[in-house]
Parts: sequence; structure tokens; C-alpha cells
Amino acid sequence: MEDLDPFDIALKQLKKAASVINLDKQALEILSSPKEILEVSIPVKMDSGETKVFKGFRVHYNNARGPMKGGIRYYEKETLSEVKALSAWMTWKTALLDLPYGGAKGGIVCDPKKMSRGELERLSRGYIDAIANFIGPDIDIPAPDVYTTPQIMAWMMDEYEKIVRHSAPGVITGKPLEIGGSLGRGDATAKGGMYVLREAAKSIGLDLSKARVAVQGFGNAGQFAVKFVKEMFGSKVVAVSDSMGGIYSEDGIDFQELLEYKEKTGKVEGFKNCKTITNEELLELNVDVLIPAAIENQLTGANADKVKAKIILELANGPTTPEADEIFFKKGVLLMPDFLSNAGGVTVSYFEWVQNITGDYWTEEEVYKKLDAKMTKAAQDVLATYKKYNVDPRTAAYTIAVKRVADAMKLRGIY
Ligand SMILES: NC(=O)C1=CN([C@@H]2O[C@H](COP(=O)(O)OP(=O)(O)OC[C@H]3O[C@@H](n4cnc5c(N)ncnc54)[C@H](O)[C@@H]3O)[C@@H](O)[C@H]2O)C=CC1
Ligand SMILES: O=C(O)CCC(=O)C(=O)O
Repeated sequence: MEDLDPFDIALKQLKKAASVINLDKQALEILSSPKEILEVSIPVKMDSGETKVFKGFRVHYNNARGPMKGGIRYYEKETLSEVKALSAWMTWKTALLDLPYGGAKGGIVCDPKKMSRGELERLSRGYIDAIANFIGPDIDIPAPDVYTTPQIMAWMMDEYEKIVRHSAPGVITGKPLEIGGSLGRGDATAKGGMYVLREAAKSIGLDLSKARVAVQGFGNAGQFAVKFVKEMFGSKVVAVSDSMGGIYSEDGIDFQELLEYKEKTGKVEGFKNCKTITNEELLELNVDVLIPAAIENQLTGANADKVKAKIILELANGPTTPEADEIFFKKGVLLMPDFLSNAGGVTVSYFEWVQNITGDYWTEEEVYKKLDAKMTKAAQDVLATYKKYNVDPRTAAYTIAVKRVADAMKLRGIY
């Protein structure tokens, strides 16, 4: 059986890259564990009057390149191993994009779909009360991730400011526009991914205006991917899914109509003129571009051989296992790895933080222009490096990022 433990996978990926660049043994040892882990219990008064205790984590992976950065996930199946892996991936993501940050991640074991607005607000404030000493604009800057929203970021910032008793918008990103958010952050993850897709398609001569696309996940990352592939390139989205199942239409799926349908019914299944498919079937469709934009471990040794896409654009974190990576590399599928493809989110989060600190706010056009420049440079670096070392693009991306973090540690005298 393939090992699907997220942190084991993250370490396997790191070791593979370390051997390509002959990374110093001490640097590898330091980079193989998080710097620090905080586990908290959060008592929350539920609407019923009963108090329920939720478990939360915040993991600091590395801060050699600057304050740590990474989202917070509200997820019923959350584990410490997953948060550790996500914090390591944030470290490589910020380094690959050359942002002045390290990596962190947070999570709370909860099912937000079963909680009222009031319960969610009390949980979010309770989490900040518990981790307040562990975060700050120059220490660790959280942001949204799976099942967390700009509204949750707003409550969290408000709670933090009450504790420190001064304004501190730079403590958290992904906030609503009215209280210091950045234009372009809402759709930044998918938008950044599109710039990576454009470079990937160019490199294999794929005409995106004729491409058929399947998207797994219809949340923040997936929804805007469905919108932008059509809007920016004229590609046809033939399949979409969410946690409840998927849909397929040879004629293409209209983003706006599907969004309205999902808002009304809470699912994509049952959308007009579409065949129902499973999440597993979606991954194996005869498409040119596959965009996993949901959760981990979707492409594994068990199904990688059946994938027909020419390009895989990983908007989710960790959708592909090491075994699947090898199969894709051997088959010639061009896989653009998560910590490159989904880095648009943290890149615009960085822009938001800069705007909060300077008090100088940018237009959406400026944000997209700067995002395009950052994503294009990183994508071209990865495409050039994978050809240079003849390794898969994930390992190539690791070699760039790990070297940057190791160099920063060396200069600081950490090893
Ligand atoms: N929101 C952001 O800024 C960023 C998100 N990501 C990653 O993108 C992925 C998706 O995150 P968001 O879109 O923000 O979350 P979200 O909470 O907005 O949406 C998650 C989506 O995944 C679907 N989903 C959940 N379990 C599923 C399953 N078993 N099969 C198929 N679909 C399933 C949900 O139905 C929902 O459509 C995650 O891996 C996240 O870490 C990465 C970088 C930034
Ligand atoms: O916007 C951010 O700071 C981090 C987003 C995130 O958690 C991620 O890129 O996985």
C-alpha cells in the first residue's frame, strides 16, 4: 500500500530534491522538521448552550527568509500531519516565488458546514485568543484556506487588535476589502494558476483555445479556474466536481449558470444538460488539462496511469502522491506542481500585507500585473530547471526553493 501520510510525502519530496542538488546534510536535517508546533484546545459556547472543545494547530515550519505565512483550514478530518505538510509546502512556495517570507499553516478540527454563523465567529475568535502570542505582522501572518473566508479573517483581525490594543491589519491577509483587503485576492489563486498554465501550454505547444478542461473542486480555487480558463484562453470546461460528486457535458459548462445553481442547491450535481460522474471518473477523463482544486491524495499510484490529460495544473495542495509523480513523468504528462501553480493566493496576500504596512493601496490592474510578473518568472524558472536536471517539475521546483531557504539559513549562521 502506498504511504499517504501528508508529512511523509512532503519529506519524500524534499529528500528527492536534496539529492539532486547535493544539499548539505545538516541543512537537510533542519529542513526535515517544523521549527515549532502549537496545539490548542478552544472551548466554544454552542447555540444549544453546551460548551464544545475544538482542537486547533498552528505550525511554524521555517522563518529563515522572513516572517512565516500560511492559511488556516477548518476541516473535520484535519490532522497535525496534514498541517505540518502544508506548512512545509508554504515554505517552498514563498521561497519559489521569492517572497520575503517563511512558511506556516493552521487548522481546526471542525465541520464548519454544521455550525451557525455565531458559533463560527466564537470559534474563530477563540482560536486567535489561543494563538495570539504565536502570530503577528512580523512573526506569522495567517490567511484563508479550505472552508475559511474573508469574513472569518475579519473576525480574527478584530480579535487580534483587541488583544494588542492597536490597529494591526498586517496580522492577517485575505480580509474583506473594506477593512484592508487587497483587490484581486479573492480570485488570486486561480488567476496565478492561469499564468502558470499559459507558460506550461507554451512549452509543449498546446493551443489553449482548443483545450478541453476538467476541474476537481468548486470552491475558491476551482470556481475561478472554471471562469478564467474560458475567459482568458477560450478553453472549454467539460467537467466540474465538488465534495458531493461531479458533472460532465461535451458542450461545455457555463461558469455563471453553474455558480448560481451551486449557490441555490449547495452542489454541482444535477446541473442542466450534464451527465453525473464521480470525482474518480473526472480525473480520468479524456481532456487536455486537468485541474485538481480540492484536497490531497487524489492522483495516486492506483489511478495515475489512467489519467489522459497532457497538463496537470495543481491548484490544490498535495493532490498528487510521489508514486503518481513518477508515473506522470515517465508518461510525459506535464505536471505543474502545487507550490508553483497555487502560489497566486499567497503572492497577492503578500501584496495585501505590503499595502497594509505602507498604507498605499493599489488598483486591481496593478495587482494583476505584478502577479503575472511573479508567477511567470517562477513558472519559467521551473520549466528551465526540470529540463536542466531531467527531473519531474515538482523536484525541479523543490531544488530552487530549498536552495534559497538553505542559503538564507547558511547566511544566518544556522548551520
Ligand atoms: N484559497 C486559497 O487562497 C488557496 C487554496 N489552496 C488550495 O486549494 C484547494 C481548495 O481550496 P479552496 O478552494 O480555498 O477551498 P474552498 O473551501 O473554497 O473549496 C473547497 C472545494 O473542494 C471541494 N471538495 C472537498 N472535498 C472534496 C472531495 N473529496 N472531492 C472533490 N471535491 C472536494 C468542496 O466541495 C469545495 O468545492 C486546497 O487544497 C487549498 O489548500 C491553495 C492556495 C491558496
Ligand atoms: O494567502 C496566504 O497567505 C496563504 C494561502 C495558503 O494557505 C496556501 O497558499 O496554501
